[in-house]
Amino acid sequence: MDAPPIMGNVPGSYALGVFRDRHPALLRQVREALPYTPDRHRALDRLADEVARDVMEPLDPSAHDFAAWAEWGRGMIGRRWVDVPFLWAESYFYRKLLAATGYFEDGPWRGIDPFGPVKQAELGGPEVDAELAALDRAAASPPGERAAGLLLGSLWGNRADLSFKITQGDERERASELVVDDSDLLWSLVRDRAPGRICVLADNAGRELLPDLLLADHLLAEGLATDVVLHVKPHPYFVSDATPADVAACVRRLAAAPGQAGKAGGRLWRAMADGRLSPRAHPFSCAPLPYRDMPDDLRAELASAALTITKGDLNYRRLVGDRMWPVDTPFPAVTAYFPGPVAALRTLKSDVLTGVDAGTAARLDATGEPWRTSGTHALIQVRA
Ligand SMILES: O=P(O)(O)OC[C@@]1(O)O[C@H](CO)[C@@H](O)[C@@H]1O
Repeated sequence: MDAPPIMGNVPGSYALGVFRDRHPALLRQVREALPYTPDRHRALDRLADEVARDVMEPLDPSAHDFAAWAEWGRGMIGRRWVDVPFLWAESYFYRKLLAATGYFEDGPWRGIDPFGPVKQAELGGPEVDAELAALDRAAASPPGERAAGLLLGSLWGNRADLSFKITQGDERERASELVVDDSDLLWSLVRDRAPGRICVLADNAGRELLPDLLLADHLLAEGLATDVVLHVKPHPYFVSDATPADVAACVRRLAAAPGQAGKAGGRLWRAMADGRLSPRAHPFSCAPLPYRDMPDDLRAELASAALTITKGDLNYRRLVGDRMWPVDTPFPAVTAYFPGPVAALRTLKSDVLTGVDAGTAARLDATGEPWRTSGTHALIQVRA
């Protein structure tokens, strides 16, 4: 069972817009975010040119991961960005962006997150204060309602995706309806297997990672999880994807907050210290491949989990394969390869979709709104 991979070379497609509009805009944004030196400006010029000429050039042979990309990119390098699978080409763009900013090279820019300034601005912003203060009001709610609120907070936190805001703005309305809501199944799975390990394949830092951490705190504090393993990216990726530095920044932000948020932050700090909350930065988390191709060590870790929760659009693309599935293709069928129970929490920001009944899709199509790509709709899907 397979469907054609999503490619950027389809006129009018969402993916084509990413290559034509988002990547050039992102290059401009990165250039302005930090006081880069002439060598970095020249490298960013070269990448902008490569994007404009629409031919993917190889990495420098001295790059630490040159061999890995040569292998992953067999038959792809040298072609047009839009003529290879969208998932692959987009991932390669972010790798090349780090090359241009000197992230992996000896020199003053090594390890400097080119997206650091936008991430820091978001984390320090007033919206975060307001979102954290809401926890004080929720504290008085019945436990079931509070848990449901934390799950929805983590789900809708996925709208806070800084790469998406580059071309979409921030005016999207939150739809009242989830296109799939398997949350009852999710909670019954967690309870039936409690206390077990919960793995979270995290997505964005800041306003998404904070509610993810609050959900992790709930699972630990309620005895629903023995431990939570939080998979983040080993290096900056897709603008706002969380790295270990972002985990540390978010736990610090929580711990410094007043009220319930601060209490959760204190518990999370202790959970980090005693190993009940473990960040991981597996190299595969930044690979341009679907989870079906995960390496054995990652497979073994996810197999040890009572449940793996994948966050966000990109993880969903990697989970089901970034393919043009008929929308009613069953989610359990496309995730059957996954080494254990898996739940996807995702706002819809790209074309791939499974497990939605054809009637719902037809009704939403009839609105004429780009509901599959605009981040206004969301889903909670579970394979037990
Ligand atoms: O994984 P996330 O943060 O939810 O979304 C990442 C994203 O914005 O980037 C891609 C386009 O650049 C799309 O797959 C998706 O919309």
